[in-house]
Amino acid sequence: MVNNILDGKKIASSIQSDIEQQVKTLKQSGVVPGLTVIIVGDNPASITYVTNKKRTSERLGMNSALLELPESTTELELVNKIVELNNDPTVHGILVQLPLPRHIDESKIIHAISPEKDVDGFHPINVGKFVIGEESFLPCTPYGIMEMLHFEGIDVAGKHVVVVGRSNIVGKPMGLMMLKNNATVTYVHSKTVDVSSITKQADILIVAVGKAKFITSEFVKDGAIVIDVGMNRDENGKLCGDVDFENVRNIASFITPVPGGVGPMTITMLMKNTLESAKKLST
Ligand SMILES: Nc1nc(=O)c2c([nH]1)NC[C@@H]1CN(c3ccc(C(=O)N[C@@H](CCC(=O)O)C(=O)O)cc3)C=[N+]21
Repeated sequence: MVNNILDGKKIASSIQSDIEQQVKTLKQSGVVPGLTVIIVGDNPASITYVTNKKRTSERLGMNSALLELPESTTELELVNKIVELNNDPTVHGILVQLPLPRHIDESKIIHAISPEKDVDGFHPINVGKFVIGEESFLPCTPYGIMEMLHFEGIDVAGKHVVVVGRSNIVGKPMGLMMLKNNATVTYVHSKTVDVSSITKQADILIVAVGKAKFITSEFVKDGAIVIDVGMNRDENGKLCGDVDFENVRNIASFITPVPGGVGPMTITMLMKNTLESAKKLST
């Protein structure tokens, strides 16, 4: 069988080597990139992810802190913590792991993070800048997907990109990034009539809906590039994406696996944003 797998893990590791070098260089001028990740509560999946982020940033030579706050933390306590980090010159990136407990207003928390340290690219200032084409932090998952395609020499200009899902952190910015790179973009979502008739037109299909194996071969055009953002558990508790991988890989020209696809690219872009933030804030 042909190897049509887009190996996010391999690409991530290559980009990380480059980041590691740049961290070394920056350190020679006395600046160590610092990332602080805050997690509230003890959702096991979230803890795995944030531990991963901490490990990666340490491996690349950055300063890394993981703040584990109890489920009972109030909105005000969390905001105060963020303000403290906003004012800490050794911290260049702040990430508050989502989702937050229900008693905390996510939007309020995102607003509290200094846009200059918002390495997730979720603050409205960064979102607004991005939409009108000004320089800003880009949200890590769609950014990672763009970098992965770029690394593989895939040009999106003129391609029909169909994005399944319209969340603020993945789907919506994904479509806008594709648009900026001259793709023709269609969004498909929960209210779309006849989803498969539209996804079947995609040259590049990007799926971020959080439904295990939602996309089967009936949704995909022969030779399409399929990018799977999903992180689900299947009926056996095994990690799987939003795409039925074994079924779709036979007709796709390229496909990302889960795990080992988009996930490692997301973490890598977080590192890249933190490095860039350290460079900017130290000059
Ligand atoms: N403020 C905020 N920023 C985020 O970027 C953010 C967040 N909140 N909340 C949760 C989601 C999820 N997310 C993942 C990143 C990498 C992997 C990843 O590397 N996954 C590995 C597998 C990990 C495993 O084995 O469980 C892979 O796909 O190969 C997964 C999930 C970032 N998120």
